[in-house]
Amino acid sequence: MYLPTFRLDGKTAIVTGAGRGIGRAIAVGLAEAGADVAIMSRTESDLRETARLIEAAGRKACMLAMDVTERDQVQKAVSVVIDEFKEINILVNNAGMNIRSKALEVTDEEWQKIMDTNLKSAFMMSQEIGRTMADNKNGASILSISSVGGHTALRTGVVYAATKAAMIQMTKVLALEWGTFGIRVNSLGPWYFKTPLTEKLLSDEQYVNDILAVTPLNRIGELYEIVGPAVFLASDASSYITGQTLFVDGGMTIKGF
Ligand SMILES: NC(=O)C1=CN([C@@H]2O[C@H](COP(=O)(O)OP(=O)(O)OC[C@H]3O[C@@H](n4cnc5c(N)ncnc54)[C@H](O)[C@@H]3O)[C@@H](O)[C@H]2O)C=CC1
Ligand SMILES: C[C@H](O)[C@@H]1OC(=O)[C@H](O)[C@@H]1O
Repeated sequence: MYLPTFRLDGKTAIVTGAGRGIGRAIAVGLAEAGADVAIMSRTESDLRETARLIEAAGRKACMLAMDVTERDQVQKAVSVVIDEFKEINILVNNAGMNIRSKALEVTDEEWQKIMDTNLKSAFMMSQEIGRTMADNKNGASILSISSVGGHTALRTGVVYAATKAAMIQMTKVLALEWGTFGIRVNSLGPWYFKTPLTEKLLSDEQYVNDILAVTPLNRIGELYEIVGPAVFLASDASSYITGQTLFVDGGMTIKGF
């Protein structure tokens, strides 16, 4: 048989920022592929809806309202998930935010908040869960949600771009270090998808026209279109892929003239 499995039956996953947007879509998609899913975000009411969708897919949900920028909360949350699920096979570092200031106007507080939310949280989650994955040697997969903004210059903020570029490089170094434990580390680099993070921008017709002008597929992505690549990189269908960033971008990063 040549076709590897895209299924996640018997697997367990953690998704950060799963209260809405891309995180919710990926969390539910992992459940539809067979995984039990622990979901972390700040807003309990958002998490309850994601948990409902996971359970509607026939899988277990473990909800953790917390702040992924705080090490003690990350450690506590990971311990709760391991008590509940016994082991963790998949980690999706999705939580992120942006403050779209011009470089000359960025404040120290803005710098720290974006760095902590987008980059530090992903590293802390990877450290705390990587420890258990290394012990279990269970063919684990870590997936970070970067951005095309980590690869090509966007007008949406230098600090955000720096965090996403750092995520791409962190993916490579963790893949190098943790391959010996059988842990695969990859990232996804989305272009625009309509979520609460981008809703306001995508309601501006001129802005959308500017996006389409650099997007060969000439449309904004639909949330289900990020789920397939996420399940692929989480599953054994990508068992010989590590250290890579897969841009889910309608062709934006290859746009030339
Ligand atoms: N929507 C888009 O077009 C794109 C999004 N991305 C990335 O995808 C990821 C998800 O983005 P969206 O779903 O659009 O964002 P969103 O703003 O709709 O959702 C972000 C989620 O992260 C959670 N979160 C934020 N800070 C947190 C913290 N300190 N602790 C716990 N949870 C926290 C929020 O509560 C929310 O549930 C982000 O990393 C973003 O940078 C990348 C490229 C494009
Ligand atoms: C594509 C980017 O990751 C996305 O675009 C935005 O405006 C958001 O703030 C992100 O930077």
